[in-house]
Amino acid sequence: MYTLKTEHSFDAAHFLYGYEGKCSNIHGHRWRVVAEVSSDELETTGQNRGMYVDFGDLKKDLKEIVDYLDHCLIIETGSLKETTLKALQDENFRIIQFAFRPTAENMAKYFYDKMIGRGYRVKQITVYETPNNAASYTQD
Ligand SMILES: Nc1nc2c(c(=O)[nH]1)N=C([C@H](O)[C@H](O)COP(=O)(O)OP(=O)(O)OP(=O)(O)O)CN2
Ligand SMILES: [Zn+2]
Repeated sequence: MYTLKTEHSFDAAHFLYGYEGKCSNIHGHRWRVVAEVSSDELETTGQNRGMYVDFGDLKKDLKEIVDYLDHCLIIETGSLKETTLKALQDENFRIIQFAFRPTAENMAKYFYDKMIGRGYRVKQITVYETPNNAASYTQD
């Protein structure tokens, strides 16, 4: 089994709705997303001979997915009053709503699904919220 690893980071704010503690406040992270994709086989001909996928293509795909969330406020749907949400949107703040609580765990699953959607055999996605704290999503 061959495993390729690449990573990309983005800056975004979030808060944990219903959390008792400092993380219920809006705060920012430089989120670091590490993607690992794997294959039993390598290309046997052409430009990609000896590769599963060109690192350039892998990096580009992850970057596109990650950049969508750069410099936005990530919220869980229903976690802000309608009037608050509208006021923020009226100010043209970029707000991305998810049906899930934006924890590192759920964000790892989000990126996993996005990379699967691009045709990768994804081994693991790890999302670092801080340099010390990360969550990974792997499918058995
Ligand atoms: N299992 C999880 N626990 C927590 C999550 C999470 O996503 N999964 N998230 C948070 C908060 O978002 C918070 O930003 C992280 O809190 P904390 O680790 O306390 O952050 P620090 O800034 O103190 O980071 P250090 O690198 O540890 O100094 C809370 N829990
Ligand atoms: Zn946080």
